[in-house]
Order: sequence, then structure tokens, then C-alpha cells
Amino acid sequence: MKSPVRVAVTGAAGQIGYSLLFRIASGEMLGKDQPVILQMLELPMEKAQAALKGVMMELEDCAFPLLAGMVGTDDAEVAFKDADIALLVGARPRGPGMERKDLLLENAKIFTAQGAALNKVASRDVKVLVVGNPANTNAYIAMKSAPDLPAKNFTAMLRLDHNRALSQLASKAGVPIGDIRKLVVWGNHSPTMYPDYRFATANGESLKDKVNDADWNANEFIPQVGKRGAAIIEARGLSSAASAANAAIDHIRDWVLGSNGEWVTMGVPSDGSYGIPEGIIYGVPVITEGGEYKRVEGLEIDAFSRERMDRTLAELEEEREGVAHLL
Ligand SMILES: NC(=O)C1=CN([C@@H]2O[C@H](COP(=O)(O)OP(=O)(O)OC[C@H]3O[C@@H](n4cnc5c(N)ncnc54)[C@H](O)[C@@H]3O)[C@@H](O)[C@H]2O)C=CC1
Ligand SMILES: O=C([O-])CC(=O)C(=O)O
Repeated sequence: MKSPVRVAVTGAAGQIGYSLLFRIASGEMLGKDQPVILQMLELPMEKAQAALKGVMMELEDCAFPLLAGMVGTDDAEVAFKDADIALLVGARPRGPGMERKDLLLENAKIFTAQGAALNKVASRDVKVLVVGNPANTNAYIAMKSAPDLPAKNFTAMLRLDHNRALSQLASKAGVPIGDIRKLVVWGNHSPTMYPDYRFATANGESLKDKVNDADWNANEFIPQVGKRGAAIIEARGLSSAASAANAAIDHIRDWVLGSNGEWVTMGVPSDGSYGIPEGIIYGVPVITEGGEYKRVEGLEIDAFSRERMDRTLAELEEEREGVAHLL
């Protein structure tokens, strides 16, 4: 039997938490042979703590053989103690009519405090995934607030965007989702993101050649993927939760267990490649192996793509400026 992995989840009693924790405990994230200890953080408020208690009761009632322990707390240093993986979900979500920028300052404070707590008590190898919006900038804040941890350990979730793009492209091209390779979503998890299918293939066939529809790309595919979060909020009255939890599982599973040579999108601190200034957390194509991600390098960036990539970068730089006084 493997020794248990400590997985911290913040916002554990929220809607994403409710879709996420049970799947982690059942082995869908780290494997059916990997015991886990769930370390769950919620706000120090009676209602949030009571809801967390209820979630923990339900986890208990599932009798998951892989669930080797549980901690529920309102103290980040307890939740992050020796954490191997930290899923930073807890933040205020967007409501109808709100843009991500509206959340920036409100949620920024959470991530300075949680970055500092990770810095103090988490495993030195902790893999951090920020889900709470604005996810890229929150990941940047957490990374800057944790100077003793390697910057590469901090990532933001663009996997939901990647998965959304996969579905849209499969449907347009008339190919099974599982056959699609080499798709990427560049940049910020916001409507400026750039889903890029120029390199995508299905069974070796170029999907750009197969679809051959620049108008669809510019006026349907890119905006639909970018605004999908808002469309879900409009339809549900609540932001995406099950699909977000699913993407978080995909992101961590691939990071830990490998992507078998396939591209996946992760928001990672830039190394300066592709004209993205170092340190900015930007969605890029990566291949994961042995618990590490490696950027796909040397892709050609044409004029259309450059313009899109610069636009989403400009937004990230603006967000970074907006929180500079907190760091
Ligand atoms: N990156 C992505 O693709 C996506 C990101 N999101 C974001 O994920 C976040 C969570 O969404 P939901 O679960 O739907 O929201 P929710 O409101 O249902 O749950 C959030 C939970 O976090 C808790 N919380 C708030 N501040 C906290 C703190 N400082 N420490 C610990 N817990 C805290 C709240 O009490 C609440 O239970 C939001 O910011 C949302 O915008 C949502 C979907 C996709
Ligand atoms: O749009 C939102 O606020 C929630 C989210 O990040 C998404 O669904 O992509």
C-alpha cells in the first residue's frame, strides 16, 4: 500500500468543492491505489464551518477505502500543513453581470494570506492549482507570497477552457473528442483567452485543414470558448461547478501521473518564451511526465495568434499592476 498523499482543498464547502472532494477520495485524481488525506479549509464563519462538517459527514458515509484521513479547519496553516497538493478553490465567485476584474481586489487578499501559509507549512514540493478567480492573477499572488517555494509549483486552471475547446472543436470537425491532440488555450482564464486549434489533429489529420473556416474560428470558436463561463452563469444562475471540478481533477491527474506525451493546457509562470514576460502566469501547452510539466517549445506564432496572445497578455499585465501594492 502506498503512503497517503495530503491534498488540501480550500472553499471545501462550496459548489466546486462538493463536486471535487468525492472524486478525489474515490481515487479519480491520483489513482485507484493512492490513499489520500483531505485537508479542507473553509471560512471561519458558523455557516461555512457547519456546511463543511456536513460535507465531511457525507465523505465518511461514502466509506471510501482510499480516504486515509480528513481535517476540516478554518486555519490555512492547519489545512496546508505538509500538503503535497493544494487546490485553491475558495474565493468569491462571479455572479450575473460581473466581470472577473470585479473580483480582483476582493479575492487578492485571500491569496496573499494563503501563499504565505503555503510558504510556511506546505511540503517543499507542493503542487498548487489555483481555481478561484481571477485564477491566473491569484496564482501569481500566491506564488509571490511564497518566496521559499519554487515558482514552478504554482499553476492556474485553464483546463476547463481546454476541455470546452475540445468539445466545440470535436463537434465542428465531426471527430470524437478522444481523437483530438495538440490543442491549446493561451493566456488568461478570461474572455481574452486564445483557444488555438492551428496545431490540432485527429488521427494524424490536421483539423485546421479539415475545418478550413477562418470565420468560424474568429467569430464562433474563440468567443464561444472565451465566454462559456458567462453562458453557464446565465443559464444556471450559478457559475460552473461540476465541469470546473472535473477540469481540476484532469489538471492534477496529468501533472502527477503524466499526460502520456499529449499536450494539455496549464497556466504556469512564464519562462520568457513566446514573448510572455517571465513570471506571468499564462496558459501554454505542456507535456507532463514524472510529476513535472514541460512547455511545448518552438511553435510558430502567426500574426493573428500574436495579436490574440498579446491581448490576453495585456490584460494579465494590467491585473498584475492592479495587485502590485499588495505584494
Ligand atoms: N478557473 C476556472 O476555470 C474556474 C474558476 N471558478 C472559480 O472558483 C471559485 C469557487 O467557485 P464555487 O465553488 O462555485 O464558489 P462557492 O461560493 O460555491 O464556494 C466557494 C467557497 O469558498 C469559501 N471561501 C471563500 N473564501 C475563502 C477563504 N479565504 N478560505 C477558505 N474558503 C473560502 C466560501 O465559504 C465558499 O464555501 C470562484 O472564484 C469561481 O469564480 C469557477 C469555475 C471555473
Ligand atoms: O466564469 C466564471 O466566473 C466561472 C468560470 O471561471 C468559468 O466557468 O470559466
